[in-house]
Amino acid sequence: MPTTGQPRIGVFALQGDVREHLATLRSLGCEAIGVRRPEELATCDALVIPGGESTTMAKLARIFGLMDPIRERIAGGMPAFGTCAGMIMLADRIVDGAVGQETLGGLDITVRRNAFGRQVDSFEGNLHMTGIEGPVHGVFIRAPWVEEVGPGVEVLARVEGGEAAGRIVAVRQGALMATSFHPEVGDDARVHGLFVDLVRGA
Ligand SMILES: NC(=O)CC[C@H](N)C(=O)O
Repeated sequence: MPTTGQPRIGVFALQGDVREHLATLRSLGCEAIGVRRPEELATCDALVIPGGESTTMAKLARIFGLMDPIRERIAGGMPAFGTCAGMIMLADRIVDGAVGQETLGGLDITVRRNAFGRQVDSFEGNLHMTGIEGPVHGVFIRAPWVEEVGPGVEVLARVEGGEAAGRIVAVRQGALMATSFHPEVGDDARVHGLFVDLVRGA
């Protein structure tokens, strides 16, 4: 538990775009630390899982003994926010995952990995997100989309326009939140702000 008034938010730091998340969280006044060991996780009020490569993340989480401690914290109500590969890590089910690919789970969703296809595997576009006024610029890099959501899951954003229009790209379930895109890229901290509000309310 924090000793300051600000929440202490960990960023899973074994793989992925950790620095961008740390910088965005700090810009919001949070204490933010990279998490590589269970002892570091234990000092955090919440955890962000960055973008990167979900199969590598899962393997490293196993090797470094973080998989089960993070699962236990999530089961105990710790808020967590996953972006892109982080969304895959928080999903209960994957379509087109690697053989035997493990996730942390917690979110009652099915994600399709690399869902947007090879030709347009990276793109940017504006979308609207529940809880945020005005458009959010979404950066998608070999992103997953959410194929199915369970009854307790709130859809926060969908792709607007193009072939993938209507696809779910942001969700929330209790203290867990995930986006297919990378709000840590660029200087708009509003999506992280939504998560920090959730942490403060938890
Ligand atoms: N930008 C990203 O995080 C890409 C995710 C990656 N395609 C994966 O499966 O893990």
